[in-house]
Amino acid sequence: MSDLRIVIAGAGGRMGRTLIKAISEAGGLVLVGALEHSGSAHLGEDAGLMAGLRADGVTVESDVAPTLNGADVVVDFSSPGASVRLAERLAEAGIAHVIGTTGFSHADNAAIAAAARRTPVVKSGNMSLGVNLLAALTRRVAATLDESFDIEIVEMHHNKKVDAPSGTALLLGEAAAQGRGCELSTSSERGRDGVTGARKPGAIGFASLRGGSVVGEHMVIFAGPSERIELAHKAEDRMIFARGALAAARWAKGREPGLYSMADVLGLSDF
Ligand SMILES: NC(=O)C1=CN([C@@H]2O[C@H](COP(=O)(O)OP(=O)(O)OC[C@H]3O[C@@H](n4cnc5c(N)ncnc54)[C@H](OP(=O)(O)O)[C@@H]3O)[C@@H](O)[C@H]2O)C=CC1
Ligand SMILES: O=C(O)C1=N[C@H](C(=O)O)C[C@H](O)C1
Repeated sequence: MSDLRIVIAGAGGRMGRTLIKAISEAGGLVLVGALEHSGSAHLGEDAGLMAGLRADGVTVESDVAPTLNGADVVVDFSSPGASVRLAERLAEAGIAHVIGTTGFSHADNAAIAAAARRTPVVKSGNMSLGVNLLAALTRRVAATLDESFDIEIVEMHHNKKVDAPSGTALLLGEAAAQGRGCELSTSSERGRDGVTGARKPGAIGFASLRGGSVVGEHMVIFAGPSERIELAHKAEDRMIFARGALAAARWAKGREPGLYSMADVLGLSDF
């Protein structure tokens, strides 16, 4: 069988470089393109050298059309605007899209869902096995407990992260809301400050910490009368996200158009 031909979008970033390394370590995958924005300092660099490996002959480009030529899947950890534009291009070209980018607006999510009617898209705020298992557990615990247990989601990330709450925190919030049978959009409580009044019964709260080089830590707290359950995940290396994204790329090739999640890829949808 021929190798899966992968383009990385956001190639010069923390995740882009980790993905280039992960592809070089995996079997059956080949890097055929590396995309960055037109002002990037990485343009013209060899992607392998940029990732701290040997030269691989793939040059970092900003021109999307020629880079997509012959690609099977684009694995995209860039920025919300870039991912939405790329989703539209990939829908036209019928190329599968794996989206790890976070920080999307409602309008961005709608545009990606529209693109997914024409090509397979796997989108997740967290590509790791551990976090997706945590989401499945969160849904089950939330379905078991009643509103006397307050749900709070706490996350911590490195000091370069630009969006909050993290995509993972929102994914966990959606899982909690599904389990409880409510809508996250009307239940979430974010950014408490000042005299906020007592906690609203049934709210799902979010708190974001930023500092140092923390890769990503998430905790879902179910705080009840006189007892508390805490479910947590700590990412120690970005390689867990990269390996998950590459598993999604293998899974996506040849699928029917649709918007898929990592739960679909990992077979956790009915967990
Ligand atoms: N789903 C998951 O499992 C994970 C998701 N993420 C998410 O992935 C995204 C990237 O994270 P990270 O790698 O840490 O961030 P970085 O800022 O290190 O990387 C993003 C890269 O994308 C580049 N970029 C910006 N605009 C474009 C564009 N138009 N075309 C191509 N490239 C572009 C940036 O360039 P420049 O720096 O010059 O702006 C940068 O090189 C974030 O949204 C993050 O939250 C991260 C880890 C795991
Ligand atoms: O920006 C990051 O670094 C990460 N972003 C994702 C998120 O927003 O949840 C996933 C991971 O936690 C790292």
